[in-house]
Amino acid sequence: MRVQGLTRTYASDGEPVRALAGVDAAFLRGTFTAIMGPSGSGKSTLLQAAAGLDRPTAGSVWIGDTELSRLSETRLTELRRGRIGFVFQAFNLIGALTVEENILLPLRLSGVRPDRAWIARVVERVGLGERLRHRPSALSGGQQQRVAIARALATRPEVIFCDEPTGALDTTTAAEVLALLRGVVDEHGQTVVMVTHDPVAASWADRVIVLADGRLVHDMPQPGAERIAEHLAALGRKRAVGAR
Ligand SMILES: Nc1ncnc2c1ncn2[C@@H]1O[C@H](COP(=O)(O)OP(=O)(O)OP(=O)(O)O)[C@@H](O)[C@H]1O
Repeated sequence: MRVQGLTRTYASDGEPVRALAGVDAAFLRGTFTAIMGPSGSGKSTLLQAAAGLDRPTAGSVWIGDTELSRLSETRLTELRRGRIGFVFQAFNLIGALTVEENILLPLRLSGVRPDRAWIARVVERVGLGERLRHRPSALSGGQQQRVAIARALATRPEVIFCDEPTGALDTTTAAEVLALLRGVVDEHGQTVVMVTHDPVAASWADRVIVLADGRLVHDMPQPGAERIAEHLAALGRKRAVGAR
């Protein structure tokens, strides 16, 4: 997956807001990337555009050989359902459906017959075999996020985008969810792109990219939590000085 010259300007009542100001980045198959940066730096906007949930003002997004901006709404919806998985901070499971029905929902929506062997592997991977008939409300936060990850994996997507997947979880549960994401990258060759504010969460990734004011300002291979925290603190200081 790659983005080129990605620009997104939001028209608002006053001055237009430039959330992304020309971002170039490539995310190789089978890698785990964390996207970090101060609040308002454009992380969610980047994720939404890369996942085809939002159309950029300029620039392009490629998933393999497909350029998203060239697709009609119908084709874009098909691509999102089949080739992209999404995991949100708030789990976004359907309360009226069982765990199994939630996991199979993307396949049902695209009218695709589930690959039973793959689904069984996914369920085993997320460790929810005993819970398939439960409703999400009967599960802990960490278990619910594991269901959301299984749902994202159900279609065997080319890339999974995660927006603060551990933001609502305690440290131990967060580590379990991150270990799961790490496992799907290492063992299934999945590509994961994750927005996070947490340097410890980011340290599970192969690479950390940092945005500031809609631009990519750091691109670090396996920096470790301390170095990430130092970079973020330095950015915070720079912004504080700039705001004075
Ligand atoms: N729908 C919108 N309309 C207008 N401005 C928006 C909209 N969505 C985002 N923005 C603005 O675009 C900029 C980038 O927002 P974005 O949500 O991508 O940042 P972020 O890095 O994900 O922030 P956070 O860490 O707080 O979630 C911000 O200035 C934000 O106010």
